[in-house]
Amino acid sequence: MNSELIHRNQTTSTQPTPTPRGKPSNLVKNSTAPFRYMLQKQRLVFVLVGIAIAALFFNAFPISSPSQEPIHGLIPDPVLASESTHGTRRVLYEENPEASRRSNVAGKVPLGVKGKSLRILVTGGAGFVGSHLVDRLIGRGDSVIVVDNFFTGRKENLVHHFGDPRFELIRHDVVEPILLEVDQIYHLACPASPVHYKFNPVKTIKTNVVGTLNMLGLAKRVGARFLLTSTSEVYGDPLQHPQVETYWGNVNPIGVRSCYDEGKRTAETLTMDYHRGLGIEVRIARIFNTYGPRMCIDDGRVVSNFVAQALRKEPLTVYGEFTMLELAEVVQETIDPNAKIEFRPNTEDDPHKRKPDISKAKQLLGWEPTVSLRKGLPLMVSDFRQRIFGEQKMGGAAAQ
Ligand SMILES: O=c1ccn([C@@H]2O[C@H](COP(=O)(O)OP(=O)(O)O[C@H]3OC[C@@H](O)[C@H](O)[C@H]3O)[C@@H](O)[C@H]2O)c(=O)[nH]1
Repeated sequence: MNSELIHRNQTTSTQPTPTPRGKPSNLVKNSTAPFRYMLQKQRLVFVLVGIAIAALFFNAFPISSPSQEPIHGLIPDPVLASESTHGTRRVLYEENPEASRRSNVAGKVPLGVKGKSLRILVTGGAGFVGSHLVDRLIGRGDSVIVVDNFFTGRKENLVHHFGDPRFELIRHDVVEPILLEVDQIYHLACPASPVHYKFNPVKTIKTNVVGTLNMLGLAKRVGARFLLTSTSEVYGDPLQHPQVETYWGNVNPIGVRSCYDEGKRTAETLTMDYHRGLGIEVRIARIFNTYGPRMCIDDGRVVSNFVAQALRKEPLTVYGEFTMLELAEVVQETIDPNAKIEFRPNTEDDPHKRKPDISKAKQLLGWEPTVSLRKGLPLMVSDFRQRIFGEQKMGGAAAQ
């Protein structure tokens, strides 16, 4: 090759090979030689093309590092939610959403397509918790498919997304299989309040077992990451207080609540077996008693009951050993100081006390409640007020 570079190298050689244009001594002296060399024969163009090809290659096949996902590496540890908030949850992996996206898409989004949004399935997305999750996912730029049978979910919770091309809603019951091409699955579909899940217990356990199997099967087939929303009810009537994730619980397997308690425990088992046996990437979140706007008005759970009762001028029903008396008093303060309190016998198998130990969630996810009861309750009250009295208002009647 007739290259000046070769000549320069030859200056250090003990046995220089003569070349037709060999002038090594001049080249060493001339500090502009490398630039002249680059500019000759369109070499600069080739260098630039080379850089472009290398950049494309490394973009298309990024080197994944486990340190990108310190939290995910520790999952699947169950994560607890607190009983006193529905507020914004801070999750560390969201601080680096791009890293999170690239490292878990499992083939659904081509890895080289930078910034492409995820397609996410939310089962039970028309419900109270599900619809808030959908807001969050759409808000961060993802596409969402909601699957809901509307047993407890309501279209009204999602109506603000209708017409958005990134949003799709399918009326479907998860006990029947469905094939959807998605990157992630948030599996929330199941009635969560005791009055609803006890209404048809066989359907409840079927939803938890067959529905979860179907969604895990889908996750396996399309290579999606899977999250199961479990419940504090997996601890039954706990003998350990507060409850840590490693506690195995104290559940009555043949009681009136077991369709839900044991159903969710089985759903957790299936989730972990799909993870261990088939390598599905999974999460389990054990959600405690939660409240907020969009809850079913006649949901039957304690906060929604007290709020609806106080607004309707009915007595607040405190069951059992008066553990909810303090909550009833806060509801009185917030809505109606003259609201009456009525004591009723406890329902069967009602847990005596439950409280999550959230130290692990704090440490690993940076999550902790951010909305106090006295701040959160008014948000729910104004939502309930509007839904209970809204129609009367529109008809011109005095609502409150
Ligand atoms: O009107 C009421 C309703 C409920 N309660 C009491 O309030 C406490 C909480 O009961 P809820 O019916 O609100 O619900 P639970 O806490 O038993 O479970 C519910 O919330 C936690 C989730 O994990 C579960 O999925 C869900 O079933 C119980 O001690 C119950 O006896 C009342 O005192 N008055």
